[in-house]
Amino acid sequence: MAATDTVRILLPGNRDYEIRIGSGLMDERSSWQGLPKAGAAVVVSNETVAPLFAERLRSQLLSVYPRVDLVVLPDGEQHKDWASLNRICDHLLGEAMDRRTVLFALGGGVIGDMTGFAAAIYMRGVPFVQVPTTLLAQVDSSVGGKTAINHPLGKNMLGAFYQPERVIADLDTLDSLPDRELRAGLAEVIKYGPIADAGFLCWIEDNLDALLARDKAVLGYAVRRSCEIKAEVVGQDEREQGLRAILNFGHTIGHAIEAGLGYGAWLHGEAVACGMVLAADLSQRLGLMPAGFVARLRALIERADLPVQPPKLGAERYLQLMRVDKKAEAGEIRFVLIEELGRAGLHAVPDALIAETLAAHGAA
Ligand SMILES: NC(=O)c1ccc[n+]([C@@H]2O[C@H](COP(=O)([O-])OP(=O)(O)OC[C@H]3O[C@@H](n4cnc5c(N)ncnc54)[C@H](O)[C@@H]3O)[C@@H](O)[C@H]2O)c1
Ligand SMILES: O=C(O)C(=O)C[C@@H](O)[C@H](O)[C@H](O)COP(=O)(O)O
Ligand SMILES: [Zn+2]
Repeated sequence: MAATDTVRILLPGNRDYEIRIGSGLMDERSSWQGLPKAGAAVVVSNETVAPLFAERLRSQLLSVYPRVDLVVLPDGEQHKDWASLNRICDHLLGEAMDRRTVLFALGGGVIGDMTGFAAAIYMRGVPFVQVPTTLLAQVDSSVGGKTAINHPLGKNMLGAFYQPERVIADLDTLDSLPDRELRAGLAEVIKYGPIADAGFLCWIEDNLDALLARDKAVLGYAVRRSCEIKAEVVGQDEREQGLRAILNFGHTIGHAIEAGLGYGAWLHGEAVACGMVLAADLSQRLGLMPAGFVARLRALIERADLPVQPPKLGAERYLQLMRVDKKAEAGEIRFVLIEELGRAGLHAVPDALIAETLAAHGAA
C-alpha cells in the first residue's frame, strides 16, 4: 500500500483539519479514529456509490460508533436540490438523531455539497466528514467548506460555508470511476495551474497521459498538489471575500452552461473546462495574456477530451444567467481572468465584450 499524504488546512480561529490522501484509506482503522464521539453516524451516499463502498465504510465506522445509518439518495446533479436535502433531514429527524451525530459524505461533489449543507443546518450544525470518491471531489469539492444545493435559476445558490472534520480521499475508490467522470475531475486539476502554479500546469501537460491511464502515483500527486493549492487559498480567505474567487476560474460561463442546459446535461467539470477556454480568451482580449496562452490551455483541455465549444444558448441567455453569478455585483458580471501564468484576479467585463467572445466561440 502506498504511503498516506496528509495536507492540513489551517483556518482562522485556530481551526484546522486534515486531508488524508492514499490507497486503501477506506479500510484503514486510523482513518476513522479521533473524530468527534457520538451515539450515531449517518453515511449519506447515492444509488451508484452506496453499493460500491457503503458496507465497507459502515463496517469500519461500527468500530467507532454504536450505530451507523445509511441514507441513499438518487444519483445526479439534477438531484442536488431541496428534495434530496429534505431526505437527509427527514432521516435525521425521523430517527431522532441528536446534535452530536456525525454525518459522512460518501460520494462525489454532489453528495459532498449536500451532506455538508445538511450538516450545517441540522440543529444549527453537526460535524461531518468528507469521503470523496470522484477525482473532482478529491481535488476540489471535499476541501474548503463550500456546501450548497442548486436552484433552477442558478448553480449552488443556496448553501453555507461549513468545514468538515476531516477528508479521507482513498485513491483506490477511483478505480471504478467512469472515464468521463475522471476527465471532468481533470478540469478542476488543470484549473489550479493557470490560477496559482505555472509549474503545476507544466507538470499536468507532461503527465496527462499517465493521469488518463490512471497511474496511481501520478493521480496521487495530482490530488495532493491540488489540495495543497486549495488549502493555501482557503486558509487565507475562507469565505471568499477576495482571493478565494480565483478558484472560480472557468465557473462564470461554466455555471451558466450547467443551469442553462439543465443540471446534469453537461458535467460540472466539462462546463468548467469550456468556461476556462472562454475566460482565457477574455484574458487575451483584455490584453492580460498573449494568444499563445489561450492556445496552450485549449490544447490541454482538448487532449483531456473535454469540451472547448460552448452550447449555443444565445448571448442574451448567457448574460441573464451570469447576472445571478455569485461574483456579480450590481448587475456587473465579473470573471476570474489570468493575469500572468500562475496568477489570477477578478475583473468586471462589459456585456458587449462577453457577447463578442461568446459569438466568436459559436455560443451566441
Ligand atoms: N464545494 C466545492 O468547493 C465544489 C467544488 C467543485 C465542484 N463542486 C460540486 O461538485 C459537483 C460535481 O462533483 P462530481 O464531479 O464528483 O459529480 P458527482 O457527485 O455527480 O459524481 C459523478 C458521478 O460519479 C459517480 N461516482 C462517484 N464515485 C464513484 C466511484 N468511485 N465509482 C463509480 N462511480 C462513482 C456518481 O454517482 C455520479 O454519477 C457539482 O455539483 C459541483 O458544483 C463543489
Ligand atoms: O471552493 C471554491 O471556492 C470554488 O470556487 C471551487 C469550485 O470548483 C466549485 O465549483 C465551487 O462550488 C463554486 O463555487 P460557487 O461559489 O461559484 O458556487
Ligand atoms: Zn468547480
